[in-house]
Amino acid sequence: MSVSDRTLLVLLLLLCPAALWLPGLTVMYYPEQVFLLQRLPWVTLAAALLLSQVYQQGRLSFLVILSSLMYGLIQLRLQSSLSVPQTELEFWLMGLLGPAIALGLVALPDQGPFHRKGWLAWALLLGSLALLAGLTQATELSLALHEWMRPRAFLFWQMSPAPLLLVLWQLMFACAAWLLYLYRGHSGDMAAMLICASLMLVALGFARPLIAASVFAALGIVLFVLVLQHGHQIAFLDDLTGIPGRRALNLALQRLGRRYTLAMTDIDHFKSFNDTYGHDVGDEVLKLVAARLSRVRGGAQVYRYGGEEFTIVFAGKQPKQCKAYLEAIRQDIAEYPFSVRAHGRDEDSERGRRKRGKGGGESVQITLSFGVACRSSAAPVPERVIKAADTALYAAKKAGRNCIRMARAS
Ligand SMILES: Nc1nc2c(ncn2[C@@H]2O[C@H](COP(=O)(O)OP(=O)(O)OP(=O)(O)O)[C@@H](O)[C@H]2O)c(=O)[nH]1
Repeated sequence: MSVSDRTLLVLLLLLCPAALWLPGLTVMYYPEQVFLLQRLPWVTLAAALLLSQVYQQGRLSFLVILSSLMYGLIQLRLQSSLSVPQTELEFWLMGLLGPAIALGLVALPDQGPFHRKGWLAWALLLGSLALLAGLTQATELSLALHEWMRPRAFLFWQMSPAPLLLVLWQLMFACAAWLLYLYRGHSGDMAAMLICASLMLVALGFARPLIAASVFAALGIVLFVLVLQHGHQIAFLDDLTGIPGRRALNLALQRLGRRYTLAMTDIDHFKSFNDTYGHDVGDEVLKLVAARLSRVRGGAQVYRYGGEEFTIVFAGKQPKQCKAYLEAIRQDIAEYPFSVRAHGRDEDSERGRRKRGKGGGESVQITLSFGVACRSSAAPVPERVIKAADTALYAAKKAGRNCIRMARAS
C-alpha cells in the first residue's frame, strides 16, 4: 500500500464515524446549527472542484460535479419518507444511476468540464439527469415498482429502510471501481469507489436526519485530499517511470542526516539500444529498469535522476552495508530477460522477424553500472556526494560496465 493510500485510509477511518455521528450530535445539542451542516457539502465539494480545476484534473472535476448533483437532488427530492411512492421511486433511480454514472465517467477520456472534448462527460451527466426526470414522471411505473418492492424492501431487520438489492448494486460498483483502482491506480477510480460507497452509506442510513449532509461533506473532504495527492504525484513522481523524480530527490537530500550512502547508476550502452530498437522501446525498458531497481533492499529509495540515470539513497547506512544490496540488484537486472517489441528499424525486415522469434517479443539483456559514495570530509554536502558517486560511476564504465565502483573516500 502506497503512502498516499495509507493517508487516505486513515482519513476515511476518521471521517466515517464522524459522518455517522455528527448528524445525531448536531440535532441533539446544536439544533440551530443544522442549516450549517446542510450547507457544508457545498463548501467541501466546491473546494474539491476548484482544486481539481487548478490541477487540471478533468475526470476528478466531473466526479465532483456528479457528487454535487447527487447531493442537490437528495436535498431537493428525497426529504420525505420512503413510504411516499414518488420518493421511493426517486430513491431507487438515484441509487441505481449514481454508481453507473460514476463508473461511466472514469471510463471516459480524462478531459475537463471546460475542454471541448469534455462534451462526452457532459452528455453522460445531463443525459442521465434527463432520464431520471423522465422516469420520475412515470407515475404508473412508480406505483408498480412500489407494489413490487414493498414486501422486499425492508431487509435490514428494520434497522435501515434501504432495500438490500439496491445496496448490493452500489456495493458491486464500489468493488468494480476499487478493482479498477488496483489495476490502473487512477485517482478517478478511487473517487468513483468513494462516491458509490457514499451512496451506499446514505441508502443504509436514509432514516437518519442529515445523513446525506454529513456523508457528502465528508466525501467532499476526501475528494479534496485525493485531488491534492494527485497534484503532489504530478509534482514529485517521474512521468515516464512512475518512481520519484529529481524534485523528490532534491527534497530528500535536504532531509538526510549525517550518515547516508548514495549510488548513481546508469544503463549501459543505452544510446545504441535506442538506435537499434527505437526510442519507444527504450522508454519501455526505462520503465522496467525503474520497477526492478525499486525492489532494492536495505531500506533504500530509488529516484530517476534524469535520462537513463537513477539515484539510490540509503539513509543512515555506510557504503560497506549497502554494497551487498547493490550487488544483488545489479545481478538481478543483468540476469532478467527483458522482453521488447522490436518496432524500431527491424520491424519489417527478415532480420527483425528472426530476432523477435515466435512470441513477437525479443529477449534482451540490460546491464547497469554503479558508482557509490557517502558523506565524508571531502564530500560534506549531498551535491558533492553525488559528484563523487558520478565519478565512481564513470570508473565503473571504464572498467567494462555492469559493475560497482566505490568513490575513493568511501
Ligand atoms: N528512450 C529514451 N532514451 C533516453 C531517455 N533519456 C535519455 N535517453 C537516451 O539515453 C542515451 C544515453 O546515451 P549516452 O549518455 O551516450 O550513454 P550510453 O549509450 O548509455 O553509454 P554508456 O553510458 O557509456 O554505457 C541517449 O541516447 C539518450 O537519448 C528517455 O527518457 N527515453
